[in-house]
Amino acid sequence: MSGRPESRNWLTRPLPPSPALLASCSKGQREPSLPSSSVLPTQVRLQTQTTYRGIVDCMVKTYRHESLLGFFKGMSFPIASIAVVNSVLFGIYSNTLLALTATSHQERRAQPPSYTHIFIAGCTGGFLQAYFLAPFDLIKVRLQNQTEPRAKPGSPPPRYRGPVHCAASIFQEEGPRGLFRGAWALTLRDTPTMGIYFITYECLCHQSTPEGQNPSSATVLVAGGFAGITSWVTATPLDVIKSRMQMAGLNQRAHRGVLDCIVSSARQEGLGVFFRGLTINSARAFPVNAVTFLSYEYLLHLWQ
Ligand SMILES: C[N+](C)(C)CCCC[C@H](N)C(=O)O
Repeated sequence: MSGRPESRNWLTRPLPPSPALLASCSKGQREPSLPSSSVLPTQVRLQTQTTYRGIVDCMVKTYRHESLLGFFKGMSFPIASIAVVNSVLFGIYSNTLLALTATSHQERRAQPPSYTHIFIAGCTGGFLQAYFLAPFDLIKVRLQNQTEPRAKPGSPPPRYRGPVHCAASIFQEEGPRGLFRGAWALTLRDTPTMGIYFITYECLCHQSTPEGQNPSSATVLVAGGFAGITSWVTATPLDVIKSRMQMAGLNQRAHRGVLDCIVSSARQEGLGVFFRGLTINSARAFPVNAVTFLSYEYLLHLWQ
């Protein structure tokens, strides 16, 4: 065989034992200061690692150590997954609302659904989409927590070489259930906050649109932006917990469950830990969700 061991396909090559897995086996031992989600690497690192003093410090260190590329780590996967996850979310939300109110999207302007129905439909969407989102989100969090600079000659390669390698490694080391690590925390995060998301959107649209008319594009953009901010503000505490649980088993001690993670994080780092990444989450939420709702309304309009 001409192939050296290093050149064997990474899918078939046995992975070296992970120091993280070994660490997670030694119960009760806390990793010294390790690097706990949204799409941005800065936010994930602030939530899971204790080495940064704040957003600016995290950004400066990321830039120094990893150059501009550090800011785009783990981004290709969430971008590819946004279409899938949003179609599931908005599809379930619309259909649940249809089942609850028996009015189509167009009739809804004349006969607006009650806020209870909107909340239930949003929670249903949040609950079900969480299972589609879980593996994508896990891979994003793991990739964004890698702080190694891009391959330099002589330096050890990063643990995960990309999203597919990351998925395969998790599957190999932690089994198929490993891909759903943190899914319960994700469901807890998204079920009520997706209800809040849709209620904020519908409420703001309703208030700034004359009776029976469709909201203008500007209204949709602003209402969507604020819906994003409100839901992220309420989701951030559980977002921190979710990210920490997703990192557990890799380089942090394994938590016994969501409650254990909440209690130990608060004990070790104080209550402020639940608001890590709040500013960056909210700043990102406005444009992202303004565009999301504008696309949703535009597509509904186009197809009806
Ligand atoms: C419910 N929660 C706050 C988690 C998300 C709400 C907005 C979801 C949107 N795709 C985004 O990424 O901003």
